[in-house]
Amino acid sequence: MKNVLEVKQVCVSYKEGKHQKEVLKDISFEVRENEILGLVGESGCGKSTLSKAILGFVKTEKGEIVHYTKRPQMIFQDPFSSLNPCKKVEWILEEPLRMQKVSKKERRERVLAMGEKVGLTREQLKRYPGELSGGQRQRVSIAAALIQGTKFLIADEPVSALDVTIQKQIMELMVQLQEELGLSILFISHDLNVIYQMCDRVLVMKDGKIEEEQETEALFANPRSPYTKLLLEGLPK
Ligand SMILES: Nc1ncnc2c1ncn2[C@@H]1O[C@H](COP(=O)(O)OP(=O)(O)OP(=O)(O)O)[C@@H](O)[C@H]1O
Repeated sequence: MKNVLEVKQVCVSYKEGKHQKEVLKDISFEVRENEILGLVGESGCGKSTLSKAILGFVKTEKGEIVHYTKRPQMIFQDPFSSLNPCKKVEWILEEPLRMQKVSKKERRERVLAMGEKVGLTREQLKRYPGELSGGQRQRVSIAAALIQGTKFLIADEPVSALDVTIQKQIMELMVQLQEELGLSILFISHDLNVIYQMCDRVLVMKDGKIEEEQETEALFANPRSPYTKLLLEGLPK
C-alpha cells in the first residue's frame, strides 16, 4: 500500500521565555492510502502541533515531512472558526472552484453534488453558517475540504463538540466518504471510543512522543505500552 505522507524523525520546539520547549520529540510515522489513522493522546501532548507541522504552519527543527499527494485539507472541531460567517454555504463551497476559474455552470453542479454527498439539502446550501446546527456545519466543512478533489484530510477533533447522536451521524458520514472516495484521514481525537469506531490504525501520543502504533483491533486487545493500558483502563467495558 502506498503512503500519502511520511513523517520522519520530526522535532518541533516553541519558545518559552528565554528557553525552547520541545513539543514534538523525534516523531515518525506514515499515513497510507485509503486508511483512517487515529492519533490519540491527552490534552497538550502535541497533537495540534503535529498537524500544524504537516501543513507547514510551524517550523520543524529536525526531521523531514514528505507529502506524496496534494497538501491535506483540515476539518476542525469548531467549523465556525473556519467558515466565513458572512457568506452563504453555497458561496463558501464555490469559492475554491472560483479561484480555479471553474465555469459557473460546473461550479453549481459540483456544489449541488457535494451537498448531496454530505447530506445537505438545497435549502441548507442557501443559508449562512450561523443558520445551521453544529452537525450541519460540520457537514459543510467536510464538503469544503473535499470539493477540490483532495484525497487526504486531517480531522482535528471533528466530532468532539457534537452531542452523541449527531456525533454518530458525522462519524458514519466520514467513514462512508472515506470508503467511497478512497480517502486517507489523519483523525485526531482524545476520545478512545471514537477512535475505536473510526480508525484502521492508531498512534498513541504522550508528551510529544509516539508511545505506540498498532492496528486498531490489536491495540484495543493487546496494548503494548503501559500508557496505552492506562488509557484503556479508563474506558467503560
Ligand atoms: N504557539 C505556541 N507557543 C508556545 N507553546 C505552544 C504553542 N502552541 C502550543 N504550545 C504548547 O505546546 C504543547 C502542545 O500543544 P498542542 O496544542 O499541540 O497540544 P494538543 O495535544 O493538540 O492539545 P489539545 O488536545 O488540548 O488541543 C502544549 O504544552 C502547549 O501549551
